[in-house]
Amino acid sequence: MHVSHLTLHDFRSYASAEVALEPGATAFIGRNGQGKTNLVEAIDYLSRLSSHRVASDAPLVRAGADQAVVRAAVVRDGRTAVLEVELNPGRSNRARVNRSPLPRAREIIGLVRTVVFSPEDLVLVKGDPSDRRRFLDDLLVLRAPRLAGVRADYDRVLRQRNSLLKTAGQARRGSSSQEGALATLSVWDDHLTRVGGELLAERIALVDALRPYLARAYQSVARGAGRDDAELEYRPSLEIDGARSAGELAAALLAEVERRRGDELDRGVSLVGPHRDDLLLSLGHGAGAGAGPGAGPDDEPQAPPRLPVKGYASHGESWSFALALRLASYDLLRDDGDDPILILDDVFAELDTERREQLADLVAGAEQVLVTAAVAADVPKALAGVRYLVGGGEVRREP
Ligand SMILES: Nc1ncnc2c1ncn2[C@@H]1O[C@H](COP(=O)(O)OP(=O)(O)OP(=O)(O)O)[C@@H](O)[C@H]1O
Repeated sequence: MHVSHLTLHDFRSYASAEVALEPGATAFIGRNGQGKTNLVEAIDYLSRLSSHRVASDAPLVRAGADQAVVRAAVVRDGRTAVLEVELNPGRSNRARVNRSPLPRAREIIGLVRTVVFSPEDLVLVKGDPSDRRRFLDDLLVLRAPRLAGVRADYDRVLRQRNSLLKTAGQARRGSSSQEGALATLSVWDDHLTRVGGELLAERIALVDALRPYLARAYQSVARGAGRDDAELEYRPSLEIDGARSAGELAAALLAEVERRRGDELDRGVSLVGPHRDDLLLSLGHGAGAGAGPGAGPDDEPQAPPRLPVKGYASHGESWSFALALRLASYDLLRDDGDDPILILDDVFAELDTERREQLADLVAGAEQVLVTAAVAADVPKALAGVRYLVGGGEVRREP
């Protein structure tokens, strides 16, 4: 798929912008702070209704305006659809496809798919578990847009259950009756664990699907890496004993929630569920890696240990891992049968020449690649396609 036209109204720094786009590579070049990322961020927003740079919509609306509009003509299998989102911070966003309003804005998710590489990706490796959960959930929803509803339901149930836990915990500490709150709590336990079981099953299946793609992607971006160096493993907040189906996982969650009832009431928060999970990223170094810390004397000769990336990997390895996670996502989506739009936001300035060329070669075959760079010379030759100059609030195509 590719975007053939982008229209912005009051999005970020743009009062209005119209940009015609083509398949293949397009580079947006301009000095810092001129609005290059704002353009590609708009397309990414359309794909998932969230931005790779901020957690809320307010910063996406031009200062002084109260709503923003992003519209894109998206070409897929030769047919064009016009997708539009109206961002209304503090109120519901609206979405339209070919001018027809959708009942819920989130139904637009997945109609255009993007994979964004950006310097912010380092948080996938170095950041909190919430950054990695977000990575997984974004990818889940892009592959199966109906899961946007499951994700939203889980967040809503979690918020309501947490506020009930607080009330019930306060009643317990004040020795007043908590019977009513506890009865209601068990209803929310059922909701949380049912939706949580579904989300957990989907995440575990996604990690299994992503694993071989990640191993291959890491080997292609990290110089001298072995075939099995990069690994990822889903780390749930409870013992799941090989459970894989949504039903089995919901039952395991419910048993654990009941077991930890006292702790949850004391702390006033839900301590079990997909919102407490993490994705463990680890690196081995060459063939035979994998013994890990704690390997016994029988494991001689000792292989270099497999280590977590967070806290152990070098800066270059961390970067390669983050790039590999994005590349793996791209390859997985592509094998699902759709070529997502690749966005390389400011990444080339972070890489040395050899790795720039390597990454460019890996992505040059994508149907559409959008690149932003402050310095034109940073964009590798393999991606020298159409070029736009971005500056002074304008986006001008280079002749
Ligand atoms: N909501 C907003 N309203 C008005 N201006 C905004 C808003 N959000 C961001 N900006 C402005 O947009 C500019 C940043 O644009 P953008 O991030 O696209 O820059 P860039 O060209 O990609 O720069 P760099 O090369 O440094 O990454 C900043 O000057 C910022 O002040």
